[in-house]
Amino acid sequence: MTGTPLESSTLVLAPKVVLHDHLDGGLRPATVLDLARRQGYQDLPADDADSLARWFREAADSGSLERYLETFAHTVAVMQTVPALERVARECVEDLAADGVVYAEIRYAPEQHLEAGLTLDEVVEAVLRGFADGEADAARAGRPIVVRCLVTAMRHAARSLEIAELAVRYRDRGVVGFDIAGAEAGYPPTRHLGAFEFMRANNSRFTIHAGEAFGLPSIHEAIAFCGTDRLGHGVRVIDDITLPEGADPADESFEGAVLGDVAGIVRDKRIPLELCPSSNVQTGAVASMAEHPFNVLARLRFRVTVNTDNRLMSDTTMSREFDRLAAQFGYGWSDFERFTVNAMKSAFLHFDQRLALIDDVIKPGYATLIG
Ligand SMILES: O=c1[nH]cnc2c1ncn2[C@@H]1O[C@H](CO)[C@@H](O)[C@H]1O
Ligand SMILES: [Zn+2]
Repeated sequence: MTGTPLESSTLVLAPKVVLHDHLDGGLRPATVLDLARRQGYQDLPADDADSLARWFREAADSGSLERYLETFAHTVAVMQTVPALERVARECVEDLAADGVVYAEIRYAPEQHLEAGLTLDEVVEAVLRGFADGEADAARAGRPIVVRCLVTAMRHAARSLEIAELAVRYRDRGVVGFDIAGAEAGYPPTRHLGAFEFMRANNSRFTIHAGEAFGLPSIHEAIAFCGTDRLGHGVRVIDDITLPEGADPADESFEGAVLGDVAGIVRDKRIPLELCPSSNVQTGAVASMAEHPFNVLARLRFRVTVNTDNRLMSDTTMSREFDRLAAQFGYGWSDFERFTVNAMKSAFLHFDQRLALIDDVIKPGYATLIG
């Protein structure tokens, strides 16, 4: 594609926006160990930070979403108290700011943090305090970042309406939306229709993990019946696109591509795709980075965004995701600027605040890099 070639080492300087990052998938390995020690949690699979980091990455490299998700038992286990939630949230913001992220929407499932007796509201408030502390630390360090929260309901459970109500209750205190996550096969989005209707009735936004482990029917339901604002992953939308004969995903413009109805509406309505390249390879949603449809979707002008999903499980950062995409598809700064503006436009932040971040932070940041 277009743009000045970039150096991996300068990627951290680029202003970045992440819309899809799980709080319980982004802990520092050393923090997992420390929290486990303090709380007497004895089931960790390793007892030093390097081995634990390796364990998460390797166990998540399973080729199956279900097995990938099993690794969260260990992070969720150590996130059951107010101090633990505050610390994890604060460190998350510090790590994102250090990586050059200027706007982040961080999600987690409050219903998974009630084992030690906290209420849903206590969980949300602890995380929001941690985010606010992290934002203040980052501003003091000269790396300003705006962080907002999405609350997730687990799709195999039955608390989605309650979680949607929680999202609306905290809408003026930093929660900007709602999501459903967890195993996709067998748990279609329409199972949670009441929650999505509640969000829409309250003029509130939501995204749905769809088109990751399960294909087009899940994306279709998320759009047609649930009215989703964005798609978490949505990568399987590629199944509804017929490429011209002999097209090489690395260098074609795909002019003759034919879109089916589902792919067509995703593109026509500019429904943002929260693509998470490394995670998609680990769960087997795509076979390899080379075969990731990111480039096809980008060239066909879908509203693509780059995301981390789970920094711990994928041993990644936004800079690393950019680097992997650049290595695979030859992207330059102007490509990453476009993906970043795409993400900022797709955020659940109010319009005026999105515009201000695009005009005052993102565009000037890339202008400096492009030179
Ligand atoms: O890529 C994903 N697909 C589906 N579910 C996920 C993914 N990553 C994390 N979670 C699930 O979301 C919960 C709340 O953050 C996590 O505990 C995990 O079970
Ligand atoms: Zn996810």
